[in-house]
Parts: sequence; structure tokens; C-alpha cells
Amino acid sequence: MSRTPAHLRLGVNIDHVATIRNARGGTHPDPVKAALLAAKAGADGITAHLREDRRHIRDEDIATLMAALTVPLNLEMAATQEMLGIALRHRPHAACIVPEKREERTTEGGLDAAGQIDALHPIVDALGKAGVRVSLFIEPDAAQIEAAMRLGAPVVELHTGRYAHLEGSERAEELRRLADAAALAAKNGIEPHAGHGLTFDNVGPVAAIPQIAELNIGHFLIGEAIFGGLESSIREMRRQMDLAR
Ligand SMILES: CC(=O)[C@@H](O)[C@H](O)COP(=O)(O)O
Ligand SMILES: NCC(=O)COP(=O)(O)O
Repeated sequence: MSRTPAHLRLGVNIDHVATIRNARGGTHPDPVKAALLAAKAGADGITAHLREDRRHIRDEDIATLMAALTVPLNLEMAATQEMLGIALRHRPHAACIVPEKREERTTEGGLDAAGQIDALHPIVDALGKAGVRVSLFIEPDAAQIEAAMRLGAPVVELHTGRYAHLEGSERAEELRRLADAAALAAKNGIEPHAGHGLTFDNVGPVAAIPQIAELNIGHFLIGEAIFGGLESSIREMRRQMDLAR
């Protein structure tokens, strides 16, 4: 008898809707409106990264998302007291602890959980006690998964950025690391998620890793939405202009 595969959840990251909004300093496009549209289109959850420098998502976006969403919010945050306070105030469904460097263009690597167990312990504990599902955004590496076990994190999100950038046999090797890490996490009772840099072209092999329960995808989807939506935006502008004549 064939088994129905478990539903692979899709978390849509709406950060870069806010990037476009912030380019003009106004309110359009609204990342909360995008989040509601994503949920309507079948997203199982919404991911938003409140960076310390607030370059895209801002504090008020988190408050509005918490009030408006009917699907779970996964708040990505640095392991700082400021972010912990915000997470405890809003109590999102999940908080994913990510490494952050102010000068980086994007989240360039995974969290070194193994190297900062003592600093992470109180943050993971406080979030867990508040009922927030803690995830650690890590490289697909056994030492990092062991650290997640020591910290008692129920979830790890495996960073797929390296996989997304590599090609050929190097990509195949990185995919093996992702599959091994997902299997190791699941065997030890940790739910593996994955994300970063995923696209239509590279998502398949990651989605096929059976233990992975959730993928978080943002930048590509927001970029691709231009091609799905630009034509209708232009047609509507043409219509409004013609109506005025
Ligand atoms: C942690 C992570 O991967 C996401 O937050 C994603 O990268 C979008 O945010 P940035 O582009 O600001 O890194
Ligand atoms: N944690 C990864 C994420 O939320 C989305 O990353 P990306 O698709 O924007 O690179």
C-alpha cells in the first residue's frame, strides 16, 4: 500500500515587499497585504525577519501581522535582548534565531549554535517557556544539530544558501549534507525545516528530502511576482488613464 507523503509546509517570507516599500518611505506595497494574499494562495505560514537595522520589516509590521494573520507567523530574529523582548511581547507561533551582521547583504551563513551554547540557552528557554516554537537557522552540520539538541530547540532550519549557489557535483554534495542533517535532526526528535535562496529551479531536490517539514521562501517569490503581476498592473494603469479621457 502506498503512503501519502506528509504535507510539506510553505512559509512565505515577505521581507522584500517591505524592501520595496521602504525604498520610497511610504506605505506601498504593504507587506501585511502581501502576507494575506500569500495565505489566500496557499502559504501555510508567513515568515518575517525583523532585522536589527530594520532595513525591511519594521516593528509595526510585526504588530500588524500578529493582528491580521490567520496562519502562523515565524519571526526571524537575532539572538539579542532587544529581539527577545519583542518576541515575548508578540508571542508569534515560532521564532527562528538567525545570525546577523549589520554590514551583510543577506543572511550569509548559519547560526554558530555550537559556539554559543551559553549565550543562546536563556533566549531559547525564555521563548520556549512563552509558548514560542524555537527554530535555529543553521548550516547542515552534525555539530550544529547536536548543539540544537543540547539547547532543546524543537526545530532547526537548514540554510540552503550554499546549495542554491553551487552547481554540478558541488551542489549534489551540499544536497547530501542537507539530507544527512535532516535525517539526523529528525532521528533526534528535532523537526527540520529549510530555506534561503530557493527558486523554481532548485526547490525540487530539497522538497524531496522526506524529513523536511517546511520550506521558507521569500526573495525569489517576491521577484517572480513582478513577472506574474506587472502585466495586469500596467493594463490597470492604462485603463485608469483611458477612463480619464
Ligand atoms: C534568514 C533568512 O534567510 C531570511 O531572513 C531571508 O534571507 C530574508 O532576509 P535578508 O534578505 O534580509 O537576509
Ligand atoms: N529563512 C529563509 C527565508 O525566510 C527565505 O529566504 P529567501 O528565500 O528570501 O532567500
